[in-house]
Amino acid sequence: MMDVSHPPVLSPSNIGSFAYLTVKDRLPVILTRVIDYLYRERISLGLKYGEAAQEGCKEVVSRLSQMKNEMQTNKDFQLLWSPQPNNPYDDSEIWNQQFESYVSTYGVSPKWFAASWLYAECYMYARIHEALYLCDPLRDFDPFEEQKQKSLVDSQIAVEALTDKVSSICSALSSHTQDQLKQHVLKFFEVSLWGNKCDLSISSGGECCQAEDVFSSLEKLRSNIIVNDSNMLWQLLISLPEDQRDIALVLDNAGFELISDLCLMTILMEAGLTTSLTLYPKTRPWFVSDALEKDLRWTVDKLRSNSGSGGQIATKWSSYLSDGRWKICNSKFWTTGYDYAEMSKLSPDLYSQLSKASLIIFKGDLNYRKLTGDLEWPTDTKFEYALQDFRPTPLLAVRTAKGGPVVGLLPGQSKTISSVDRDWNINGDYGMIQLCTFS
Ligand SMILES: O=P(O)(O)OC[C@H]1O[C@](O)(CO)[C@@H](O)[C@@H]1O
Ligand SMILES: [Mn+2]
Repeated sequence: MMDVSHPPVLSPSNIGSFAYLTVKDRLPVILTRVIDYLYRERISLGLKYGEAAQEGCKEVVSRLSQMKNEMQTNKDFQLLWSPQPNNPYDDSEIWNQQFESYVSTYGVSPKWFAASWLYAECYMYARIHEALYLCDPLRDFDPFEEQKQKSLVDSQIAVEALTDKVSSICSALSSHTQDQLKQHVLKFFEVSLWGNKCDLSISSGGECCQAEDVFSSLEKLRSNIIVNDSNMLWQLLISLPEDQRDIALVLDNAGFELISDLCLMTILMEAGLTTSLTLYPKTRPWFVSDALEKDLRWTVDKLRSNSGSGGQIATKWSSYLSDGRWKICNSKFWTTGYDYAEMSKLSPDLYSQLSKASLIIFKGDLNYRKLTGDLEWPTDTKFEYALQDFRPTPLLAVRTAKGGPVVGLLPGQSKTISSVDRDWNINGDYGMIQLCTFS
């Protein structure tokens, strides 16, 4: 274990902090939306999943209302129902173990406003899933699916602009100089970065889409990239040996962000900078907009049915998936309440699988929180230091800052940014393309 002294963890016990406001205001709104949605749709869900689902909706509503009350009155967390025999991604044991270890460390049960922010927020999604899972006909129901699908449909113009661009770059690849290729690739990393600006949990499940062509704003947005390791990233990509160009992509949100990620990966594949890709989605409905395997497959199919560049590119994605150059790998570790410094202990198989990649790309704010332990690091802490015991292989974080820690800034940089924008670390307007090679 590295010798790392730890700052405190971000916590909702800190009244007025973003963590506090999330648990006090944002999470109850997300829960209320799920409750209202299930109650409103109970008849149509009954028609779709059978009569028992209609009654089931009422049970789920009652469980979720109970949880909302527990949250708002700062009650103890509960153990999760365990084991869940038909759930291949049953992680209730890990959740209950985290509960027990909290009790043995602090001598009391975790509570909504006393546990860490990361633990509390992740726990809410585990409980939403459990509430559905306990109702047989609704066990695989995703209450956020409609929103995720709508956010993609509403982003159609931006998606078309993106796929047109990918298609024109790919068809001219052989005529590009290395410098031109570099410019294209790095721009697509930026598109994937800004694709993360919008997620459905920051808007408490309200509407969120990418309405405009993001490509035309890249230049203007570049000064908002507060850590930009793009040049180092390019050096790393071009120096990979030909038989070791395997990328692991830890996905974040469905919708425009997912399309931007897959477009980036398409350029890397077509340019030969990547030869194989493993995609890691979530295994339960998560932080409203996070992509599950079925969202990923739906996205590919949906785009494939488009005429024009979108259809062509999604057809490429299907063939990558069917010939095995792209793999989808599910792991239950992503939806536990643990940060990534715990991965080698709690999920050694996942850790060793990730360690074999040439580069792991972590998308989004929550992944960044889990990479850095969600601790109150001073902003000029070295990224490698904040990763603590998580050192699998070179890794890249691509995230807009939406409340989690920010590390790797220059001394004084955060002060300068704050003087321009007080909310810079929560509003998603500032981004990071941050590499750690552990060298
Ligand atoms: O989809 P992302 O980028 O991981 O963001 C998830 C959101 O949830 C949070 O982690 C907490 O609500 C925010 O920090 C962030 O806005
Ligand atoms: Mn997300």
